[in-house]
Amino acid sequence: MPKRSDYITWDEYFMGVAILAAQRSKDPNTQVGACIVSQDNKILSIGYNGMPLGCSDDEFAWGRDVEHDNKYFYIVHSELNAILNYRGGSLEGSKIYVTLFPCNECAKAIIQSGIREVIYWQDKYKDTPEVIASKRMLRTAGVQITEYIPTGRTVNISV
Ligand SMILES: Nc1ccn([C@H]2C[C@H](O)[C@@H](COP(=O)(O)O)O2)c(=O)n1
Ligand SMILES: [Zn+2]
Repeated sequence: MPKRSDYITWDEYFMGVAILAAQRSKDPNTQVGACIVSQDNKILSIGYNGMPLGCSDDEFAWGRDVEHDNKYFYIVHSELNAILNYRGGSLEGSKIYVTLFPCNECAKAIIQSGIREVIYWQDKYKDTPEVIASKRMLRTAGVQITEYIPTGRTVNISV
């Protein structure tokens, strides 16, 4: 019997994991997932945007607009969570799949942790200073930036 031919690609697999991780986010507006992968295609870590450990999802603000108490003060971005969730040592030479282009703060953490490639799906904040600065830093530091092109394949997960 021949092997299956309709299996998902590595890129579909890792971006799919990032998309699934994003479903854990409590952010009512934007859910982001990230998946860090080694050079030999092993998943090293996963993250999504959420409140820091011990900071209750029910007590901290999820809104965007209140000047003195909004989610931006508190939320840990998916990429930083994925980096911080890693317990195995060095991320040198790894790549990160992320559902939304990293901001400047995450770019710094990506660069400093030794991640060498960012594969991103959406880029809805591309005209913001944060993302423009992020791209500048990533390019200058020699981190490869790759846009994920959706294949259109539907993967059903029944839970
Ligand atoms: N690359 C990114 C960009 C943003 N996030 C998080 C931060 C917030 O939880 C949310 C953005 O909220 P919005 O301003 O669209 O209401 O996404 C991230 O984790 N990674
Ligand atoms: Zn960020």
